[in-house]
Amino acid sequence: MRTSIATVSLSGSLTEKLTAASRAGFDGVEIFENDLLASPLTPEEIRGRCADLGLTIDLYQPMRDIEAVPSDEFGRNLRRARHKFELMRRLGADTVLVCSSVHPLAVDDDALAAYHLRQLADLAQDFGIRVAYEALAWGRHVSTYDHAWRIVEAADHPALGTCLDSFHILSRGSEPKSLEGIADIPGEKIFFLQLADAPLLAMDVLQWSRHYRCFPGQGGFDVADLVRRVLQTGYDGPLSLEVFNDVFRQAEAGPTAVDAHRSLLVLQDAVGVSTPPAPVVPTGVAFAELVTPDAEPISALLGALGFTRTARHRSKPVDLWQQGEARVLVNTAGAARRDGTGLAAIGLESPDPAAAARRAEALLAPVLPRRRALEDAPLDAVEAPDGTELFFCATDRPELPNWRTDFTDVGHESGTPGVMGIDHLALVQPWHHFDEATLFHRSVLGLHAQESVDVADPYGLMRSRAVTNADGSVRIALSVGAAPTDDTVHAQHIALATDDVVGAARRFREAGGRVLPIPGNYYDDLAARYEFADGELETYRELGILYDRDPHGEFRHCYTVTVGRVFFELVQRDGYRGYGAQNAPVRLAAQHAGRPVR
Ligand SMILES: O=C(O)c1ccc(O)c(O)c1
Ligand SMILES: [Mg+2]
Repeated sequence: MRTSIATVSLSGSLTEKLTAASRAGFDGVEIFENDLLASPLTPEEIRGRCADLGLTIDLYQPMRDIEAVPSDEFGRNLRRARHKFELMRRLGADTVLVCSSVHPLAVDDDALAAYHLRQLADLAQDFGIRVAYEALAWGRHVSTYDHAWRIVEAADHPALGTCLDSFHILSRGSEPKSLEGIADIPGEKIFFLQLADAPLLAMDVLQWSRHYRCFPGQGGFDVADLVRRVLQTGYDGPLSLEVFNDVFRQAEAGPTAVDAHRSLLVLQDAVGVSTPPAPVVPTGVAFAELVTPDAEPISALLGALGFTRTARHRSKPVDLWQQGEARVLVNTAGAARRDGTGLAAIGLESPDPAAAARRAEALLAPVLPRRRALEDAPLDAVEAPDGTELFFCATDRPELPNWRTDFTDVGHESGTPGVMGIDHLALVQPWHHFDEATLFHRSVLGLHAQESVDVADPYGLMRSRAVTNADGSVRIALSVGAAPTDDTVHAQHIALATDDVVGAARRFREAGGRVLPIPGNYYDDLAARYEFADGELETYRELGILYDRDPHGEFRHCYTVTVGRVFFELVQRDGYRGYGAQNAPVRLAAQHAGRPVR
């Protein structure tokens, strides 16, 4: 299907918005009046620019407060409309959106509304223009799609149809009963379909709409169900995104447009109008790769955690450190980031790496070159929105290229492991890429997104959302602050699974490792909340071990101090399914307190 995006969904000048929409692969745009008013380009130049970029202008909007107003007011509205229709002729736009009136003098009179819209449509027809009437969820007298349709039907004019907007419809409820009326609208009378999702918030609907809309798949609405219903009417216009969002207004237009287009590709897959390659869900974590300008501190930390340096890359300064099934690569290659040690890449075990890369590419993920050097194994990899490189690995498949064959054993056997594997990876997202990151991991990797949770940090609020595969062998916790954050505190981390966190923490300390100190108040509170066996709490207090519990089991965990922009966590998960969000504020405060003074 054709895809379109409203200019209000992207940041920048009109030219920047159009360029971003075109580059991301959209077929058309809805031009918002404000973007046109603020543009130095003439309507003819905008038309030409769109044509050069391969974009059609699918909609011009909005016209407001047209119908069911006093007759002198309506007279002025017709005059205003004539001006706008002349403008649209110069633009080459043939559909205008009229949203239901919020005018204080508007009356609750469907017959009058229909009469006015009919006159407007008559005028529009002279200009070859169609009028699409949309019910705003906060319209003064018309606030539902079925009410707007009844008025359009009564007006009975070929140049008048309705515009359906998923936000206005689903924000008022999504019970199947309330959506059944869509089937009563003939497809050819649905002149336009606007799509937006939104997180499920209990708040004033206008504020919700103007600030929190997001792209389909990023919120809590079942947008796909709505689209299926609309397509069943025979609607064959574009799928058009209309997203008012405070973050997207500010973020760079290019990546937002790609995120937006990806959401429509995923939606079209969900409703069955297109079939990109199916997701190939990863089955485990092959490795985590750290880049560092100085291998010393991170090697000391890994050593104290019980890791052994088992292999070295044949041609690059990359060491493999291993313990149980946990593998950490330490890369000191020249290009290593100057801003300190960081998590640069993740190896994901994939049942079919090539197919995983094809899925990623179809969903607009940047595909990385398969081979960095001639002698390297060719590996399929893509870049996540936060810049993390994701490698699709087939470690135990002799017939496929294997990352491990690039490494030569250095003769150190890993000892009896206290760590069994990687429990999860926690990736702090750039503040303007959080919704994109969730949609990316869900759609490109086929992971399941859990509910997002808020975590109080002494200097801000963090939002965190985990994406996992079905058996929990791949768990990635995505988080974000409200604003650009301090990387040394909001660092990435690698959580290591152990079945004895007390033993692991003790060995770590005895080997010279430093555990993040946790305040005594935390343990006093634990004592109030839970009963522990004799001496247990004292052990946790001594070792900086935190405790949590959910209906599935218990959770004990502790943290190392931070090196550069990464730290490690030791976790003992006895059935527990969460990530210790309850303890995160204490951990974050402790990390702030321990931050090196600059
Ligand atoms: O918030 C608004 O006013 C507004 C304007 C035009 C639309 O299409 C819409 O859905 C909302
Ligand atoms: Mg709308």
